[in-house]
Amino acid sequence: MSSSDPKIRIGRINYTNVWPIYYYFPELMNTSEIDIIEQVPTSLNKAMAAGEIDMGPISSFAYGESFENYLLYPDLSVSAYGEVNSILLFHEKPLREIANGHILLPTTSATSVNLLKIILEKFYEGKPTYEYATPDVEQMMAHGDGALLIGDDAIKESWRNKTYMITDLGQEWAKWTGQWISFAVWAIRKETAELYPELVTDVFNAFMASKAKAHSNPEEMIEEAQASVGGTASYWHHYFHTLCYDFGPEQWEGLASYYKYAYELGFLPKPVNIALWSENKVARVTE
Ligand SMILES: C=C(O[C@@H]1C=C(C(=O)O)C=C[C@H]1O)C(=O)O
Repeated sequence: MSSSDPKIRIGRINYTNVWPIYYYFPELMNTSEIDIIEQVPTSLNKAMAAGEIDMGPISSFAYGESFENYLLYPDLSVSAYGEVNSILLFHEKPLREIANGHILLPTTSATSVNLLKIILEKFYEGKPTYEYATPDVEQMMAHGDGALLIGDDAIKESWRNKTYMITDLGQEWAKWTGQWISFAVWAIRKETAELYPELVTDVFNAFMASKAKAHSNPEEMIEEAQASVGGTASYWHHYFHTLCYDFGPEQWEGLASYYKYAYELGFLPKPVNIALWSENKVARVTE
């Protein structure tokens, strides 16, 4: 990097779900110090792991895979207690009947793919087969018993759908565990936190301020969501209101359960510690 290059490369999920955290972010930051890279979650997960992006949202499952390299911002996540509305399984028969079937998975997701595996294999005691596919329900259902979609793909399909049963994985997780689930967490590569402590603090403050402003004043953001994705204002009010962008004790507890199941089932190679960033001091949440 030359001295005129931005100091920090920040990821951004290219779904509407993260808008509240980014909507006012550019006007609250010195943008010459940052570069924003917008991709689907699995691409961000890879770029963060490779050190091509320094911080930003990743699948919480991807944090579990590489947690030694990251710290997590407190108070930032994409979480839900119950319905999430954009992590949806489309299927024809009840879950119990497809738990040993063939399931089509989106290439864009890591958290929700493993969440679905936990639900089918641990809770329904099934052993389905899986196949990755591009997120198109008709094509997916042509050779499977269930099709998982996430993000705006799931939202748009839920508006179109007249054929299939829809299971919201946030609701399904809460039904079996009574807990929260965090789909995305905001990770910082440890060397970035060490090299640029002030900038990392400024970025955190700007994200938090954007989140607060978008929460108290969502109208402009909602108009833009309608113009770019579609849907009604009341849909987006409900969507942004139902998603939770906090990351506190209730979310840590839910995520710790998710990691425990993922480890028990062999999806993660070792138990996961949730380590939070705090003005460059590390606070451990789980051991
Ligand atoms: C709520 C959502 O959470 C997402 C799900 C992710 C995953 O499954 O890996 C990653 C990031 C989040 O954007 C969504 O995509 O709608």
